Amino acid sequence: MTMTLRRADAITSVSLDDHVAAALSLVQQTEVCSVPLAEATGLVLADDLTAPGFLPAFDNAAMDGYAVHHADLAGTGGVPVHLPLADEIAACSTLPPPLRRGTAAPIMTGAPLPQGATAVVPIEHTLDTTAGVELPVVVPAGQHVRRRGQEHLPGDVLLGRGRLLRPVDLAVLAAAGISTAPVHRRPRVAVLGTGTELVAPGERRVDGAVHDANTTLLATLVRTYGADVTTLPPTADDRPDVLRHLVERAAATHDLVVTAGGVSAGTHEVVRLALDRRGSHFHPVAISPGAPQGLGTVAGTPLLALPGNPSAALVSCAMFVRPVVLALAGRGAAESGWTSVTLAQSLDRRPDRTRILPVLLEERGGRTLALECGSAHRLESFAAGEAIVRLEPGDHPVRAGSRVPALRL
Ligand SMILES: Nc1nc2c(c(=O)[nH]1)N[C@H]1C(S)=C(S)[C@@H](COP(=O)(O)OP(=O)(O)OC[C@H]3O[C@@H](n4cnc5c(N)ncnc54)[C@H](O)[C@@H]3O)O[C@H]1N2
Ligand code: MOO
Repeated sequence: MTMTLRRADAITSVSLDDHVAAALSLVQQTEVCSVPLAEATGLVLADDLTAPGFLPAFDNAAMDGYAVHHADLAGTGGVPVHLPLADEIAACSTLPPPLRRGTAAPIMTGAPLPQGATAVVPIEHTLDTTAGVELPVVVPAGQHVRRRGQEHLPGDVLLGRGRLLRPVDLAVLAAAGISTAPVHRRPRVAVLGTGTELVAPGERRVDGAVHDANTTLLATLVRTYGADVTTLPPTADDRPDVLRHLVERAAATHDLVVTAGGVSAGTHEVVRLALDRRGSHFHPVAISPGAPQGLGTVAGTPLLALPGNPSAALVSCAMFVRPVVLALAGRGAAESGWTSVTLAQSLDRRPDRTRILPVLLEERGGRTLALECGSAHRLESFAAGEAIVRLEPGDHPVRAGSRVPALRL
């Protein structure tokens, strides 16, 4: 008996989450290196960093004014006190002489508090007199004094391993006297478009040709994930040999190679022809848009082969390239960037695949509402929106008011 099988029946698609897991299984975090603070924003700390000393390193004035012993101002029956002046203390790198009881030392913000002083009186609460300075009657001990070690003590953990370094974190390290940070090296990603029809933006387009949107799209998007990106010139559809050579060369010097186009079911699928069953495999993933995908390694370097339709390339980049780049950089799953939003309208699902849709976000009544903003097969819909939402496979629409995962683009 002869059995006919429609080709589509022979190809089982992989779930979105399984494809992400397979991609992540190829990843090893980049090695640890020490970088100057100025270059560490957006990198992940590879070790706990502890304070080498006290901060502040010495007691100092929190206000411009007068350093006093608080007890010298008390017990005058409500009459303001007049004290003679001691030498002025400015912020400098030497310690001032001790304060003699019964005197007030003019002091500047940040200057070391002289030994024997217990408080600082702000200048605007004082009056100059011929004999010195008139001071208020009651000043609590410790007023406007920043105590040694009140921010941190030697050995305190300043920042924990795994932290994504932000400018404020780097300032914390600088304030503690630390000049470099041990981080996972910024991942290096090579991006390569494909298609004989492609011409560069700015170049004259002849009939049948298409301006290359994916190289710009993928390079700029992947940079926002914190990677250094190299773009390679698009490869023609009839040159799998050239593509293989380019990908192998890129794999030797990058942590990830991303291609776009040439993965579906035609006869000129250059990426597929060059790489299928040479460390990579190609299959549909249960996602729309972005179903045709390839995945594997080239000389040990992970490769993600995305579909060529620009909206499918965009969705694939957000769903697959992004987690891989974050994992390479040592960033934990907790920082996935996905949040939950409320649907402002009912949205149809697909029974067999996850739908990814561009949406507008609107803050209303303490909730973030998601509003559909056009077809997911048009790049411009994503430009009109601010985020994508993920609708799991199902037979019935997801109702208005339901919460769904969203990722800002
Ligand atoms: N028989 C089937 N055909 C197709 C299937 C399928 O399952 N069976 N899947 C469709 C889906 S879904 C997509 S997405 C595309 C993906 O195809 P490829 O990855 O092979 O991409 P290409 O054929 O190279 O290009 C598709 C489309 O995108 C344009 N393109 C490609 N690169 C760029 C670029 N850099 N800038 C702008 N536009 C680009 C290209 O000109 C084509 O129009 O396959 C479907 N077909
Ligand atoms: O992935 Mo493709 O769904 O046609 O754009």
